[in-house]
Amino acid sequence: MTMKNRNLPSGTRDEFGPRAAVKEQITAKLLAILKQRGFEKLTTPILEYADVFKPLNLTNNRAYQLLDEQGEALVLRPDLTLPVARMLSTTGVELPAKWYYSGDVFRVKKQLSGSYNQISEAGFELVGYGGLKGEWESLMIALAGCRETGVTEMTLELSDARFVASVLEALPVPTPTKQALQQALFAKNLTTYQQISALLAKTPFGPFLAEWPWLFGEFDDVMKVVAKLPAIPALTPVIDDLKATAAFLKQQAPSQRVVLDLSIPSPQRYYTGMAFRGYTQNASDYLFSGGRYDDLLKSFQQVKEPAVGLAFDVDALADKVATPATPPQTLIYFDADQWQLAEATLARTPNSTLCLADSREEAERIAVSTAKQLIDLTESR
Ligand SMILES: N[C@@H](Cc1c[nH]c[nH+]1)C(=O)O
Repeated sequence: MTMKNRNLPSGTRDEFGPRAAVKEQITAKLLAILKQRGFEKLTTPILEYADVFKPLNLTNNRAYQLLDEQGEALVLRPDLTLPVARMLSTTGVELPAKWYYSGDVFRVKKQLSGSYNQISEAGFELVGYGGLKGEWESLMIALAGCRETGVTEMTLELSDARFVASVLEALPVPTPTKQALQQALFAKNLTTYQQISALLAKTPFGPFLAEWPWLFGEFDDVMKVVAKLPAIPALTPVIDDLKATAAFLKQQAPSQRVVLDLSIPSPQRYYTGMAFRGYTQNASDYLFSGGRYDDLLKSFQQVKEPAVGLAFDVDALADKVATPATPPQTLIYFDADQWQLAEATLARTPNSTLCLADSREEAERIAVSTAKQLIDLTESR
């Protein structure tokens, strides 16, 4: 076996310098927004029992596994929403509640995929709110978060977990056929999709089914295709919510581009309603992702509790945001017995740092190589 003591596990990285600074700044700005809106901080462990993450779609989010001292299966958390649900079911916190958090999640990605396995998130959960105000507060925070961290161009993508399910439910075919159609739709397997949908070509669903695999794009264009569907009672509230949300966004953020995708699986398997993601051109990772999950609490306890939340991907935001120019630092050189004076100088000199070198020559060398200005307190003795 070769020693790996100088290597990093695949998909991980060390962060220092401008990138570390930018991520810290972004996180601070996001958390400030959440604090300012009255959310409370919640911290959960990085390690959890594997069972906590059962409701996740594990093909996309395979977790790092390890064993505790009893041989029980633990994982490094691949998601931050499930720990919140787990915590709410075991601690008698008063609902409704607004929680915010920040921390890293760990997901095993395909080797050589170029993506990282440790992602820094900052997010929130609104628990106990069943109405559209929950979605809208989430969207307002998503927009504020992007704006305040300096993202200049972002497309907001809306979807709804209820849409595909309600349409399939209404189709006059047996359940296995519905399942096969859904699978072909999600996999964009057009040959299979067309074979199955051909069975329904002569029904009132025909015109809609012919366009369903391409049902994404500008909000109004997608809604025109949805209008070709025959009346499906279960779909009315879904369409009404989406339309009301698009109108809300038009009012709150008139220049925000909003697209709608009704041909995809929900971003998380635990979503039960509207979902939202933000993306930018030429980037594969979403800047934020969130949605409503009214049934998740039920998988931890007997009581159902409506909830909606969202997480920002701090790494994706850091990739997008320009690295701010750092003003040059001042280096304070002093003798060890001048510590008090050095401390006072440090306190009143913005952007300064103590020079811990033992000689003036060494101090000068550091100042030159790091482009810092030098203050020498030993000169005035
Ligand atoms: N945990 C979700 C985001 C989210 C937070 N709350 C609801 N959804 C994700 O990582 O995609």
